[in-house]
Amino acid sequence: MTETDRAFIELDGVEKVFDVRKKTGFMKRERRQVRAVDSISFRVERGEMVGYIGPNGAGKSTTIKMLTGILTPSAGRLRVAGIDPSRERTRLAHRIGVVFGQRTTLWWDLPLVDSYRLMHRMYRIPDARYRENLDRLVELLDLADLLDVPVRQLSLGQRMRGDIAAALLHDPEVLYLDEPTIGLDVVSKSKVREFLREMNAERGTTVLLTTHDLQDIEQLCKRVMVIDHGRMMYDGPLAGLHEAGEGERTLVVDFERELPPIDAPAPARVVRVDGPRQWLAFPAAESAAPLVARIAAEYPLVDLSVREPDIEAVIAKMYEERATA
Ligand SMILES: Nc1ncnc2c1ncn2[C@@H]1O[C@H](COP(=O)(O)OP(=O)(O)OP(=O)(O)O)[C@@H](O)[C@H]1O
Repeated sequence: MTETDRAFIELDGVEKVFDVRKKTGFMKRERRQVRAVDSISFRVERGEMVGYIGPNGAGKSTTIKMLTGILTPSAGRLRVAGIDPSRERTRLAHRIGVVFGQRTTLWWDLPLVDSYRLMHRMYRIPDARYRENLDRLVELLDLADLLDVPVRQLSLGQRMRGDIAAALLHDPEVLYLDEPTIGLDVVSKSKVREFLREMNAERGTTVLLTTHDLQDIEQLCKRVMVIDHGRMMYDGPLAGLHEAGEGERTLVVDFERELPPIDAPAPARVVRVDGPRQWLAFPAAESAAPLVARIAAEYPLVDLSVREPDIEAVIAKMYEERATA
């Protein structure tokens, strides 16, 4: 196996600049450049499942569009499976699968199975392989009863499972998922996540996952990349993200009765009071035990729980620290 084989996705100093013309008055237009992706470099190995996150407008979709060949980078080098996506978009299409949570690649008026038949022909999937893949995906994604239903009649969760199957019929080596659980209920979310985990473990499919649902990342990805204003802010293990943001944990305590905010030992502090319940923030790296012991000794404690910092709060803190650095 060569180096290129292992690093399945490779970006070196990739940039994308859009020319935007804005109407500023009668017959007057202002030209402006938007640097959507600003000198991004990363490598994704075969079989990795990586989260690609950041706030709205950070540059995530632009990156995915360059990886599929829809957009051409303004500068830098980009390869997927050794292929330059914008030069050989059709050849690459046979090796990648894409799922956009907010829009479907299925034919709206046709029964689900007809969309699959069309993809069979479009991707020129050999008959035996098509049948084998379809059977497997129908079973794993629980689609048997839905195959003859027109796509417009499917629920969002059913349609999403249908879309994931469509993206995988041609056995792609890499799957780009853009918000795959958006708008799904808890049961559908966990079905989709479970399927992705199994697919990655059994077939070694490389996955790049863009999402605003941080549970997707927590449950699926060991590695996460954070992008903001087109720049890479963090690339590493999920656990390290908490440290990078120096997140806080929260101790939620229930007292026998309503109390004024308790006098917590610093650096812990009360951040919220609601009836007999109080929320105390304390540094994530510290043990909760001394704090709990102290409160239990001094106050009429009934119950307590510790909440881990959520990644969104950690990322927000990272931004704050960068902005003030
Ligand atoms: N075709 C385009 N022409 C001009 N500007 C664009 C174009 N596409 C994206 N942009 C701009 O580039 C920046 C990055 O957009 P992008 O869609 O990649 O962000 P994103 O991280 O995917 O955001 P979201 O989470 O909202 O989908 C934004 O400022 C956006 O307005």
